[in-house]
Amino acid sequence: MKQSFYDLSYSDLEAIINQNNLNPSVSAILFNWHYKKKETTQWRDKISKLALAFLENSFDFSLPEIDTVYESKKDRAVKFLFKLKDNHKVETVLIPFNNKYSICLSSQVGCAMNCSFCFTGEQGLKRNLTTNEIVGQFLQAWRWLATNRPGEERIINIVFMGQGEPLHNFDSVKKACEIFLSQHGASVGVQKITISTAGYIPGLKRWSQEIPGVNLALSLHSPFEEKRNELIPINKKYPLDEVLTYIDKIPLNKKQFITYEYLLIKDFNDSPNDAEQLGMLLAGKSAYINLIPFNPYPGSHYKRPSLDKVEKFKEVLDTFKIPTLIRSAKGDDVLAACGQLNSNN
Ligand SMILES: C[S@@+](CC[C@H](N)C(=O)[O-])C[C@H]1O[C@@H](n2cnc3c(N)ncnc32)[C@H](O)[C@@H]1O
Ligand code: SF4
Repeated sequence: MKQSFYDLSYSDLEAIINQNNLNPSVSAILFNWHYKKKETTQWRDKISKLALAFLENSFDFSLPEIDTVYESKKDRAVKFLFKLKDNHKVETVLIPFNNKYSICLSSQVGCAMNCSFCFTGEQGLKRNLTTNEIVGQFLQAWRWLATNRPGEERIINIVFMGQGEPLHNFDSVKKACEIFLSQHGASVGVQKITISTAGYIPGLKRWSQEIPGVNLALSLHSPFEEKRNELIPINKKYPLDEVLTYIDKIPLNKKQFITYEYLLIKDFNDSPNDAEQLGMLLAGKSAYINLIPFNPYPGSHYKRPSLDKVEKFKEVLDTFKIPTLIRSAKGDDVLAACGQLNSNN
C-alpha cells in the first residue's frame, strides 16, 4: 500500500525529494498547493513529468471520504461524519464565529478514557487516527466551506477537542501540528492550535518537550479528587494534584496561558463551594477558565444547570480575578457540541 502524502511533514518531503534527486522546488510547490491553496489537482501541472510520475507511484493522495454533513439550523455549526478506509467513522465540527470558524478535530476513533459524561467515551477506543486522517479532516472541511459557503472558508483556530484523547495519540497529533504550522503550507500560528487533555501525564510530558508553543487545555471539571475520579477515571492513575504540579513547572512564554475547562453538571459540581475551591486552586496561575454547561446526548444521565446557576458560578470565579468564559453550546441541535460526538453507527 502506498504511503499517504498527508502523513509527510515538510522536512519528510524534502528528504524524499533530495534522496530521489528531484528538483528541490517540488517540496515547496506541493505544500503550497495542498495546504495554502488547498487545491488537489493543479499542482500536477506545476512540476516535471519525472517528479509527477515519482510522486504518483510513491504516494496516495486520497482524503477521508465525507459520509454525512449535518448543518445546524441554529447557529451555522457544521458536523462532518467521515468514513475512513477501514470503514471506521469519525466526526469533525466547524464552530462558527462571525464569518470565521474554529475546527474541532478528532484524534482517535472513540476514546479509551471512559469519562462518565461523554458520548465519545461510551464508544470505547477503536483505534488511533493517523496523521493523514487528522490533516484530512481539516482539508475536507475547508473544501466543503469553499464549495458550500464561498467566502467563508476561513478556519482560524484548530482545537483537538473532538473524539479522542489527543495526548494518547501523540505521534500522529504532533506530526499533524507540524504540517499545520509549516510556513510552506497552511502556516497556522502556533497560538491558534489547542490540544485538550483529560490529564494524561505521559502525553503532557511529551507536549511540553516536543510542541511546547501549542496551547494546552486541561479538562479539570472538579477541584476535588474524589469527584474528579467519578467523572474522569484516569484521575485515579494521574490525580489532579500531580497533573497541576506538572503543568505548573512548565515554562510558558509571556503570551501563553493554560485553559482550564470546567464542565458544569447540575447538582454535582456547580455549587458556590465548588467555584470557591476551583478559584483557590487556580488563582495566581496563567490561567483562563472555560465553563462548559453539560451537553446532553442520547442516554445521558447528567443534567445541565440553569443559566442563572452558571452565571453565579462565574461570579465567584470573578472574585479570584481569573478570566472566565461561558462556552456556548454551538451545534447542539445536531449533536455537534462538546462531548456529543459518537461515530458508533
Ligand atoms: C470531547 S473532549 C476531547 C479532548 C480530550 N479528550 C479532553 O477530554 O479534554 C473535549 C471537551 O469536551 C468536554 N466534554 C465531554 N463531554 C461533554 C458533555 N457531555 N458536555 C459538555 N462538555 C463535554 C470534555 O470534558 C473536554 O473538556
Ligand atoms: S471527555 Fe475526552 S478523554 Fe473523556 S472520554 Fe470524552 S474524549 Fe475521551
